[in-house]
Amino acid sequence: MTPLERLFGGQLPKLVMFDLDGTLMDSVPDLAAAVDSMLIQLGRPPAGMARVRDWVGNGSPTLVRRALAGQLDDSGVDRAEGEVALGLFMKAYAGGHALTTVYPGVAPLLRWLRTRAIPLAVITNKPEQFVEPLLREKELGHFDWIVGGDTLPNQKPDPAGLLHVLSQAGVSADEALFIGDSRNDVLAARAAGVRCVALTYGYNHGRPIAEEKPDRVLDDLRELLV
Ligand SMILES: O=C(O)COP(=O)(O)O
Ligand SMILES: [Mg+2]
Repeated sequence: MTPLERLFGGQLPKLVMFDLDGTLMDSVPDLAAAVDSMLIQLGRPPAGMARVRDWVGNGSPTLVRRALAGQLDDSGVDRAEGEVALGLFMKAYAGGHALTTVYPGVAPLLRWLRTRAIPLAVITNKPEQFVEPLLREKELGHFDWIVGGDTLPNQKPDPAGLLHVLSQAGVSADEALFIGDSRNDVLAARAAGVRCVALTYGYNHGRPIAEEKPDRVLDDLRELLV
């Protein structure tokens, strides 16, 4: 029996939902390039990858506001300035994703799940317009449902995206798995009543993901299979 089946009392889950940034793909190099392009256009110094890595996870509007603030707390940022900056960021990020890479372990797990006809979803705080093109470009294959950060009124840590996919799939919460890398993923899964597996390699505002107490912490998605 695989660790994945062990997590479900010997059964396979009936639905597996994935976070995107920091879970399926290391997207920080392109996100940081777009953030820095925005900052430079506004006459500010670039932030660099290490800082952007700690700011990812609450969607692009928040990422941009954090970059303007130069810190995680974006409460002091002017609303209008945030919107101008978001426009610059979105344009720069739409320019390409050549630096984004798929983590090892992702393709083998997806193949294994698809072989068993388990429905798959992506639930990300990334703007929806970027998600499908990115999944296609990185050859991650078909996902049955995609929810972006602006698809529904509320994004993670709100469980709305997970509950939406559960209802579309006709699957109950205890038959589904959510796989993510940040506190927002663990909170959303918990609020939806869904088991949560979290990856150590992703982005969690600079804190170890184990502190958020997901059901399992993994260094590589292949650990679900062996
Ligand atoms: O765009 C973000 O802030 C991160 O998105 P994620 O939900 O895929 O980690
Ligand atoms: Mg993430």
